[in-house]
Amino acid sequence: MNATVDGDRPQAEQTSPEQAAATIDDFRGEIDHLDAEILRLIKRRAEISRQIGQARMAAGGPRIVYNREMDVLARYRELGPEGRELAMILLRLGRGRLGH
Ligand SMILES: O=C(O)C(=O)C[C@]1(C(=O)O)C=C[C@@H](O)C=C1
Repeated sequence: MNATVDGDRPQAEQTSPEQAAATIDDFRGEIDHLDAEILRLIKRRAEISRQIGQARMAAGGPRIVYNREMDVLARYRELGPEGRELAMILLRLGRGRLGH
């Protein structure tokens, strides 16, 4: 049972190329769905962020609210350094520097 040629590593479950291809196809379908959803949410976030900015500036307020931005950065901290980059990009998208 689980014997290997060199005897010190358990053998991985054998999967046929067809089974592997089907599994990968399923996962890719889920990734495609998730990417579409993430894109939709990112666009919606940017739109809301722009609307807040416009409303605030129309009332004579600042374009940037640093404590709110710190909250957003903190929210993504659980993803590590990339989380910070992601949060910064989301904030930039709301300012209209990226995208359209
Ligand atoms: O929460 C706000 O007041 C916003 O304007 C939104 C938002 C954001 O995209 O999260 C954008 C700009 C501000 O500097 C802070 C946060």
